[in-house]
Amino acid sequence: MHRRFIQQKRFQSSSTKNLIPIRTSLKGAALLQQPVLNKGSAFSREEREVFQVDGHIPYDVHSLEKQMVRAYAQFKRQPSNILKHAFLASLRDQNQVLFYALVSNRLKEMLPVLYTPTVGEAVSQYSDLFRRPIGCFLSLPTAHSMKEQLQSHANAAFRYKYPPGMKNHFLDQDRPFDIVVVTDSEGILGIGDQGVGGISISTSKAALYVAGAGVDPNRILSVVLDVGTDNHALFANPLYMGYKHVRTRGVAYDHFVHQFMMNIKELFPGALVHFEDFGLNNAARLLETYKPVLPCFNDDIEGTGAVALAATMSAIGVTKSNLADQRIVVFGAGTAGMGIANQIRDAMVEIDGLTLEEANSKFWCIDKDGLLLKSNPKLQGSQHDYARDDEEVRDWNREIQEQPNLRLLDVVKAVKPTMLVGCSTNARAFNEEVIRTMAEHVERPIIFPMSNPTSLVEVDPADANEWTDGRALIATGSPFPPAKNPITGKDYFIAEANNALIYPGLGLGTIASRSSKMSKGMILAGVRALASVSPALEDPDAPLLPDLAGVRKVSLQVAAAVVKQAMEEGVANINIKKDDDAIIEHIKVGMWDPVYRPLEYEPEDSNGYSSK
Ligand SMILES: NC(=O)c1ccc[n+]([C@@H]2O[C@H](COP(=O)([O-])OP(=O)(O)OC[C@H]3O[C@@H](n4cnc5c(N)ncnc54)[C@H](O)[C@@H]3O)[C@@H](O)[C@H]2O)c1
Ligand SMILES: O=C(O)C[C@H](O)C(=O)O
Ligand SMILES: [Mg+2]
Repeated sequence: MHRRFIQQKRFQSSSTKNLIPIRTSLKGAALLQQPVLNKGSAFSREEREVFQVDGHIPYDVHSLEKQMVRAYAQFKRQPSNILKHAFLASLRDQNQVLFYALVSNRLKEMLPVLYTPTVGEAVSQYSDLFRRPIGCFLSLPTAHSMKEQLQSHANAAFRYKYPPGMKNHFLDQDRPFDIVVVTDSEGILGIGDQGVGGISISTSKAALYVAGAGVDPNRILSVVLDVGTDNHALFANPLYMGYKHVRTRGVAYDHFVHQFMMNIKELFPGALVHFEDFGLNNAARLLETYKPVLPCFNDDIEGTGAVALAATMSAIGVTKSNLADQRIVVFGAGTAGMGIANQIRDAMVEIDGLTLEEANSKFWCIDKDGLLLKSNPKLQGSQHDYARDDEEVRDWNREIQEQPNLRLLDVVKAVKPTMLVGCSTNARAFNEEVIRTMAEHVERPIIFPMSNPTSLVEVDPADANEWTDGRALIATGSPFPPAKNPITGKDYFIAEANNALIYPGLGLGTIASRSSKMSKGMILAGVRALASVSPALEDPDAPLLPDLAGVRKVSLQVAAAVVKQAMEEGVANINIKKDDDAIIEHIKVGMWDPVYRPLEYEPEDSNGYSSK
């Protein structure tokens, strides 16, 4: 009765989309082994009979809620975070809906296990903990069949088959995947080259597209490009599962990446390529090369820049200043550091009307060899924009000039920054003297120690809070507990400025608009949307960003802003009204929710579940 009513509907709304039945010819054990369709104990009596599940599972029928209670209890029994992570990976392999329902319902607790910081351990211990491969492993020695390998993933991907005339998805296009998350594992978090284990950063980022933005998990492909590794510990491990060869560089590397990108363009036209944790020498270069060729995005450059800009906008709301008023020291002038500088610099131009040169002059960037100076022959890429005139530092005091390089403390003393950003992987580099010196000259120091995982943070927020008498406005890359304000005794909640707060929404907006690219304007629109929901807007003692646990709500706002901007720029490829409600409804209809949909038997289905 209910089903007939649904079948009669030709248009689905966001509230009815999950009632649309899925058709399949799989039965019995084969159905239970398909993680997308498997409901385990939640198969109804009727489904058990129709699909011959009776006999394969115990008698009692359990709801998704009850299944979550059991799965959560099992999760809690795992003795360490890395084993909890492994448990979640297995659950994802068995029952996709239950996995995402559990994670989405307890995002606050699950995120640090599924994602940063535990994902760092999962990556580095990949070969030891391996059970079953998830994702796509493209290895250099088998490059000759790369296209067939990708095609084989497309063939194996689950495709919903709906009753005739029904379609619930803006993503229901001809191409098999909407998002491809790819790493070459050279710069995983702050832990460097991790070889084939990098697949776990791709699968983890993919899981956050789902749990954090409702992207359909079956339309994301997670990839590792295994070109060898320079990590000696991996070579020494007899269980290492990747290509045991020194990391391939130069022309052969470029050729392999190019082959990959061209295959994606051909096989999955219009899909968004999300670059993750590429090494310093390749990240910006590849982004620049492929931006004009297909929709692509570098999470460490653009995602990190975006979340840091949103946190900065929130902070200057508290300090009642402008972006253009800031003096910003960036410590660690690599992929993320330069991404952040570029994003804030471009916003100074766009929002405050500064010239590019004026905006560049607001930054002092420090890398391994000290402050970046124009005379430094090793400057690369964006570093040139921010390198300071050697003249400038000649006036700095004698004590400074006696040292070969200008270090962080020297720069902080001379520049009196309003804002200090860490992307250096240099744990505890923001020491007491640095922080206290900074705090002498500015009422509300803005301090973003963004290195991950937790052990690499440039300063523990509790210390930064204490050394500034609770005046610091802090955001970190990994999750931290609240810090006590030493004066008022109140808890100060630390904003987690992890790109995970924004990349899911940016990606969702890009695919929901079927956009031909992810433009600067679309990213800035997403940043503004995120900044507009900052708790610090209402209360200056509140965190600078919304809690990462609320990312799904944030993603909808970010995605809506991205879609609107894409429509304004003429890069969107959808036919809806450019009004906020229509855009939100359009996105919601396409969002995947972790709920069991009714199943219908489809006898003539050729390969069990695919409509392709
Ligand atoms: N919060 C986030 O969302 C986020 C996003 C991306 C990266 N990160 C973190 O930022 C860190 C850097 O990542 P990346 O991708 O930019 O790496 P990267 O290798 O591209 O850049 C690191 C830079 O720091 C420099 N550096 C190393 N030691 C230094 C020292 N002692 N003093 C000054 N500079 C030093 C390196 O020379 C390099 O230029 C990592 O820990 C990563 O996890 C955080
Ligand atoms: O993965 C993260 O937690 C954020 C970021 O992409 C990083 O590389 O550190
Ligand atoms: Mg990263």
